[in-house]
Amino acid sequence: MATLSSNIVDPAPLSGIEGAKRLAAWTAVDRHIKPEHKIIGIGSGSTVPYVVERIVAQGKEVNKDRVFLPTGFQSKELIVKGGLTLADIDQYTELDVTIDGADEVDPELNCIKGGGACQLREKVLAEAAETFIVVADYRKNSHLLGTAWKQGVPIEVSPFAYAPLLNALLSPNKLGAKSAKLRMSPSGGKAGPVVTDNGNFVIDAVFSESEYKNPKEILVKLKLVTGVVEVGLFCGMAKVAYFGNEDGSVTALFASGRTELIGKSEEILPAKAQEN
Ligand SMILES: O=C(CO)[C@H](O)[C@H](O)COP(=O)(O)O
Repeated sequence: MATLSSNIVDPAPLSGIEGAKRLAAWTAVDRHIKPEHKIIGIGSGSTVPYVVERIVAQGKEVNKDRVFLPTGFQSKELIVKGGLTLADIDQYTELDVTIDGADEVDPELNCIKGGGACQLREKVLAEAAETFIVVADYRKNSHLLGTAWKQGVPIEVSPFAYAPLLNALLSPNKLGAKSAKLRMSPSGGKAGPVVTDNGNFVIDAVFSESEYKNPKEILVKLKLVTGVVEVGLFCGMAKVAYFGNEDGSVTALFASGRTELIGKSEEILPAKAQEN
């Protein structure tokens, strides 16, 4: 590890998937977290630590009058451990920028999110932000939802309503999912279902290819079911999605439909970090 200044550390280079995640995250921070941005939403997942890493590397001076809103327990820890100022949506209802990961993104920037069961808070902070940016590795860049992320659309549901929702999902004449199951804690974790930061359960529901072509229709029909708290389909929300590629480049997909290939440039080298 090289030290760039007294408080900026240039982390060791990463390769493979982790390197791709970091490239996407750093590119997004360099392009969208500017000194004038003061209220920033931090998403959840394994790509987001690189977002925080890059924000911290911008230096104490620029970060001292910023606040950071977390989308869950994990991002709260990242903010606190990064020495950044934690805040909540009750205090700041309008954010400048939110950056978050995604499980899968289609060419129209519709996203499946909620692999980490944080989709409710993630969507609140995405919606409240002037700019919502997605960061991911190349595996998430997909031509059609449901092809790369096969475990289904995460649906946060009130525990009281999970059984009727599951039944409706599995009934061909109701919600007609191909499959649906209550997400359980992994072995070695708590016995029983995954419980979200909001005390709810998660059902993962797989839909047919024809349905994934219209993710907004899936979203609307699920949100009309009583007991559904939030659906991990983010449609028409992201301004840009950055995907780190295996070769060290980054693909940017814009909501306008434009695609940009960002080469291995100085733009994403650690030395570009702002020093105090
Ligand atoms: O939606 C999420 C959590 O609810 C995450 O953003 C999503 O699962 C992506 O995570 P990762 O960066 O680990 O691929």
